Amino acid sequence: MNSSTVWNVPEAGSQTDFESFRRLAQTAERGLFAAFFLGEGLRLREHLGHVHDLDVVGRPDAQTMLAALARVTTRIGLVATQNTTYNDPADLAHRLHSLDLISGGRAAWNIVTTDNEWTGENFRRGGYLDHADRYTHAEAFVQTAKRVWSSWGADAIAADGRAPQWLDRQGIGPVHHEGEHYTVHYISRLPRSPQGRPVLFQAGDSPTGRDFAARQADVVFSAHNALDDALAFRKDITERTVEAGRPADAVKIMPGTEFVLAPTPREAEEKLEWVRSHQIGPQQAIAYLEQFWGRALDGVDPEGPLPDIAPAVDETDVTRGSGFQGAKAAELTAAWRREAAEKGQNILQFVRERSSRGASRTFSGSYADVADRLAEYSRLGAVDGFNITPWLIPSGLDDIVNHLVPELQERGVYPTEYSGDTLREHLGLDWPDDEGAGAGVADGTDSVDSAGAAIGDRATREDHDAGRAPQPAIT
Ligand SMILES: Cc1cc2nc3c(=O)[nH]c(=O)nc-3n(C[C@H](O)[C@H](O)[C@H](O)COP(=O)(O)O)c2cc1C
Repeated sequence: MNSSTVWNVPEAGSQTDFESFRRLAQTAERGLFAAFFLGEGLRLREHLGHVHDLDVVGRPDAQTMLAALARVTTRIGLVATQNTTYNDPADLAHRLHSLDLISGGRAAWNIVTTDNEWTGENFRRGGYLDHADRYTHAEAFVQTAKRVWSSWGADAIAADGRAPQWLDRQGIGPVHHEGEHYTVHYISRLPRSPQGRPVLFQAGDSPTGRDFAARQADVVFSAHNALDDALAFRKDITERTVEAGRPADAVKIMPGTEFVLAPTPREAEEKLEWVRSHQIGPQQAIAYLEQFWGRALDGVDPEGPLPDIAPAVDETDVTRGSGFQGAKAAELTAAWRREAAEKGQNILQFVRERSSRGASRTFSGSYADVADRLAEYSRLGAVDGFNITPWLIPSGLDDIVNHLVPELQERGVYPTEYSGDTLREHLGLDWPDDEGAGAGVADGTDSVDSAGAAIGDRATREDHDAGRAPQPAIT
């Protein structure tokens, strides 16, 4: 659920009720999806000084929602996006660890850095983190969390009432981290999870962000889903992963995408037109341009050409949270005017193609045609799955699960059953080797003081390795 979800039609359900989430997650599980993923927005987007009233808003806290979903699902992974700027490592590690235990080893954390000042205004700390520090901060955070998760041995708590004591204190190790960003002296309050620790997703696309993922993440949630782009991104991440001293395939890649599907190509085209017209109506199209012009564009005809009006700002900066801040406004708007004129597009057509809801993020076509295209991604090894944004809540995954998944199964590129119980197993990830968690941008000194982690690692790694075949999947 995000700003591209269609809300202005009778079929649209609640964006906040548990029932919508339950329906989506259970549909995804019926379709053997590896995971159910929730993004995070810590502050409502704002446009020209006001809350962006065309957006779908309302995101219940991800960890709370996923804990509830853990009780109505049995296999599907549960991914919570959480930032490394406004949380504290031991505290967030404990909450994610709790989700991992509650769900029987199905939790994951999508690590985001969210360093902008206007989000910081929501918090006691304000925008205290310099942009350049976002990944040194994140690295120290994740290193500490990994130590917390691996600090208990597998046998640290009594198996039954015959043991002399409930807790074997030799089996748990305190975590010490002293660095520029954190000083943490902590003893974890929870035993090791069935999948070793939560799976780590990462979303952030700068070279520094990619290197961070290569060192620390299990999965990258990327924005690169067009085939050439996905292949180039795969090559880049693989090189960085090897450079970081990890196996070439240690980091899985899942770009975000949207599917608009129908039985025939013709019907899919009509459906796409319908979806786009509801995602980007006249008001949304004008609001989209206003972000870049930095001013209200009252009276501009959405069915006319892009306005020949100078932007009111040097740099685009108006819609906070849009992700488009900082472009050179005059050059960008002039280039867009030229592009739209060359293509003969009016504002609505231009924005529908150009915006993040637009063509590049969407697979549209008949079930069979889209399955063929996806099979090609699989054959070329371009991605390990997709992170799908349904354009309608709560029924937006139905046609994918009912019609696309069987086509993919017929082509042998999609699992026919869950091959394991934990998310780590669904994704074909190795048992976590967090002894290397300190590698990378050092924040200070780290240590974990007992044999506990090593004992736990060995004991449960064997269980894992004795287990099942990896399961690639579309998330
Ligand atoms: C595909 C993708 C998804 C993201 N999702 C979120 C999100 O849900 N919440 C959030 O606060 N930031 C999100 N981010 C922002 C990143 O965490 C990061 O702060 C931002 O991309 C700046 O880092 P970078 O310079 O490395 O790209 C996302 C980024 C990408 C590329």
